[in-house]
Amino acid sequence: MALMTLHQYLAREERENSVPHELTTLLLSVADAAKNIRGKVSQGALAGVLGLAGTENVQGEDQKKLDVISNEIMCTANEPCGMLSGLASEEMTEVLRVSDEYAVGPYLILFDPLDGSSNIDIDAPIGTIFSVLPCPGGKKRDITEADFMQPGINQAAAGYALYGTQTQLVFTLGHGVSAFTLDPSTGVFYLTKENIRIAAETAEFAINCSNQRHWLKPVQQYVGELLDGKKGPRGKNYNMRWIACFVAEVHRILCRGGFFTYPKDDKNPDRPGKLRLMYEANPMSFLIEQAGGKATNGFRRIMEIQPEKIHQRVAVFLGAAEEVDYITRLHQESGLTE
Ligand SMILES: O=P(O)(O)OC[C@H]1O[C@](O)(COP(=O)(O)O)[C@@H](O)[C@@H]1O
Ligand SMILES: [Mg+2]
Ligand SMILES: [Mg+2]
Repeated sequence: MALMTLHQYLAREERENSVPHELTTLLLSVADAAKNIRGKVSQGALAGVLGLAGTENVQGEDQKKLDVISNEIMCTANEPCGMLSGLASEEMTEVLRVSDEYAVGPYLILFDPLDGSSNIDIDAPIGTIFSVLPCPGGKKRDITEADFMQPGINQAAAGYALYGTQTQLVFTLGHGVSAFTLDPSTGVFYLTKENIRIAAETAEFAINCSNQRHWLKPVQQYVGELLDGKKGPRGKNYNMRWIACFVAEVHRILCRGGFFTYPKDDKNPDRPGKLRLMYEANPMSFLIEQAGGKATNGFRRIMEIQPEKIHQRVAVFLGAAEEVDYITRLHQESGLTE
């Protein structure tokens, strides 16, 4: 049976789920950007894209050349598409208004152009994450950061591109999660999985254990219980994974279930977690919830958090519902507050 192309899938979404044409057009621009980034990633040293850029982003992190290049590609692919009024990125201090030379449209896009930066130079998985919000009041030229300050439940679409052994584009338009695989010989994305579901139970978790001494009490207790295995209170043996790329961790969970956390810790009290709410946690939470999983900050649903800053950080607990419920209960009963 012939596989459905991304174009055919989006046409079907317009017909059967009343997805606006503006949104499917934007998705095609994102897919083009992902293909372009994949091209650079595949060439690696041959294209001179490895190593540091010699600059810092707004979070004070060293930018890799590929962070900067991917950001450029995401902007140049999406800004002219006519479906946007503004763009925001991990790699841009301020939000970007669509230039006067291009038409404006009814959406705002936020992205982490290159996720898993520490994996770039070692040829391990990396990705691009995106979130699409409606532009308040419809399309406009004079957007500000305030227009982006919407909770994740407002997202019209969200997803990621994974540059791994295969290139996958995985997204939700609010009607379940679908995954597309790029045929590198033709540059066409084909639908390879639909209606992805995450089992409520799992025996696999992901956390960066090198931060253990900094974790708060509920996370210490939770991971301690998992490590106690069958003889502990959870009564089963758990396996652990850490890929150091949020996209790859979420992809694994969408493929075979599991639980992921990047918790808040006491290393830096000003930083409630490492991951960013608006272009990492919200889009991934939308995907996870659409697949039947859960996503909280330890106290409440991530997608209900009212953002205050474009680059704000958040603690993330996501994946199998049973694990997310358990760790969330440990937080809620701990006497700690957000
Ligand atoms: O350094 P650590 O603790 O392994 O961090 C890994 C985490 O940091 C990130 O790489 C942050 O993303 P960026 O590469 O976009 O900054 C996540 O993808 C990943 O979950
Ligand atoms: Mg990231
Ligand atoms: Mg990044």
